Amino acid sequence: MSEAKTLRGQGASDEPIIRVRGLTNRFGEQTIHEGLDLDVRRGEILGVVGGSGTGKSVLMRSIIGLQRPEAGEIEVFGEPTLDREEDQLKSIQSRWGILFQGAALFSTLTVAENVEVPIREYFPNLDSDLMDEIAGYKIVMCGLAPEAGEKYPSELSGGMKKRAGIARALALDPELIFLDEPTAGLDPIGAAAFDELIGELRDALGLTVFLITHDLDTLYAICDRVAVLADRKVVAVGTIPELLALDHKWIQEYFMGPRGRAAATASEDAEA
Ligand SMILES: Nc1ncnc2c1ncn2[C@@H]1O[C@H](COP(=O)(O)OP(=O)(O)OP(=O)(O)O)[C@@H](O)[C@H]1O
Repeated sequence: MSEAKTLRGQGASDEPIIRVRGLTNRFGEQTIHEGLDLDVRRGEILGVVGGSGTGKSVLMRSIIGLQRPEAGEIEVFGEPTLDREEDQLKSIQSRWGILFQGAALFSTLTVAENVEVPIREYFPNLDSDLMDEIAGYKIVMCGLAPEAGEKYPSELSGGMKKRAGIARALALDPELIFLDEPTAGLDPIGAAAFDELIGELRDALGLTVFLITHDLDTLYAICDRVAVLADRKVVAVGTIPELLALDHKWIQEYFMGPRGRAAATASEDAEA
């Protein structure tokens, strides 16, 4: 059994760390979500899948407060996130980290300076040596060499950029991280190594991970449960075997198509 598998699920509980109810998002005439419900359990890695344009990123943006929904309730850490005072929201936001698509590093800052951005925002008076120390620790924890801290994003490979992005997402020791297509653009070996890193970080730090992905290998390797977006809702959420038992056209095509079957076989081989 792979290391990611043996580590999987430790500490997961039924207590929702994210609770979404009746979420509705529209852009003009286009309805993206209508009455969407979702619970994310503390300690789990939840994969979020769905066809292109089904609103995975809009869902994540709604949860983190970058997209104002038309209707619905969102709670994170047991606290409502909509219609909060700025300082209340900021205090909730300090408890999660985000890796946007493509890592979204500041190109004019070094990796270490990028990791320090959230620290400076929340703790502007922290001693700069201590800030450097924290950044260096996060960088190494994410599998980069200590020297990577001095480099600029343009000097990094795609995989290194994602690791730097994770280091920045972990800067404030979050309980929860949001990852938007973290393995997109990585070669299969780099993607597998990145999956392993996410699994290890979850276990070492007790993180909850909200992970949008198109990568079937990632779902099999590290996700405890998978939420499927279709028809403007989360149509199903469960383990992959639970989803496979459902008579839903998109789910069957996604998991039982050639790529889905190849990922399942690779996962079985890894477990053997
Ligand atoms: N700010 C916006 N203004 C107008 N339309 C938007 C906006 N943001 C997203 N959309 C639309 O909402 C729909 C859902 O977008 P979203 O990025 O959430 O999809 P997705 O499921 O993440 O897709 P993909 O897998 O291709 O990344 C798309 O049709 C998109 O064009």
